[in-house]
Amino acid sequence: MKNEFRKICFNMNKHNKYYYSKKIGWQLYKLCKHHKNILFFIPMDTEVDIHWVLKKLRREKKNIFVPFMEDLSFKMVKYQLPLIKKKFSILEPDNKQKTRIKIDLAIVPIVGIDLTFRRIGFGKGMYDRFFDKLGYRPKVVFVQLKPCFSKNVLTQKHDVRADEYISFNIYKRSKNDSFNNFSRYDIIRSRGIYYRKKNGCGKV
Ligand SMILES: Nc1nc2c(c(=O)[nH]1)N(C=O)[C@@H](CNc1ccc(C(=O)N[C@@H](CCC(=O)O)C(=O)O)cc1)CN2
Ligand SMILES: Nc1ncnc2c1ncn2[C@@H]1O[C@H](COP(=O)(O)OP(=O)(O)OP(=O)(O)O)[C@@H](O)[C@H]1O
Repeated sequence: MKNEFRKICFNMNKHNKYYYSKKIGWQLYKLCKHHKNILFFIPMDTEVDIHWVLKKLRREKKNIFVPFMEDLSFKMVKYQLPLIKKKFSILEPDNKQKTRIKIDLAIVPIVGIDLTFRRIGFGKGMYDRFFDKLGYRPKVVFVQLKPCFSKNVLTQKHDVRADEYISFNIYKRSKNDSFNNFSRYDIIRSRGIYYRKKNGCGKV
């Protein structure tokens, strides 16, 4: 089930990436105004392109951290240039020094999300292990280029759960809600987005 859904999300068209990324990037930027120490990520080709947000926040003296892969998980290192291409073609800073600063916000890229607000990723459990080891829970915000959610429960308890979810024209808070209930406030401007009946894969 999980793998099938993952495939559906992967195969969604990625047209208009630049436009989508710009809009989502602004949402993320606004969100970061209230936070100082933030775990971000360096986007892969299939993800929201937020390089400009990273640079802008760094100029504004925020402490920005990104994943640095280590075995089956990753540590947090300070975001700084140059970036070097690593496993899975992921870019990472050269700096290998793990930070001791406590983050108050984590922006997490996802492949998909299910009814319980939990993450479907690449299937390696890296973010799950990372949050397990962290020992505290920052605010967790999932981000995705095009919405891809399942109306079924596909995840387990160990999967990372979001407090908020951001995608193109969608901003959703988890609270006690499930991902199934959309109010008109969640869909900021739904024109052009169509949700399939079975799985909620946004089509534009
Ligand atoms: N930008 C970004 N950085 C991240 C993650 C992420 O999801 N996004 N991670 C989150 O855990 C970690 C890296 N985890 C990964 C685990 C597996 C694959 C992987 O299997 N990649 C496939 C290609 C997938 C595709 O695009 O079709 C491969 O290279 O074969 C990639 C990343 C840490 N850094
Ligand atoms: N905290 C953990 N400690 C040990 N193993 C874990 C932990 N979290 C997840 N795993 C294992 O990692 C594997 C992948 O997990 P899962 O299928 O949930 O990945 P995913 O959430 O889809 O992808 P990812 O987190 O890599 O983006 C599973 O075999 C799972 O048992």
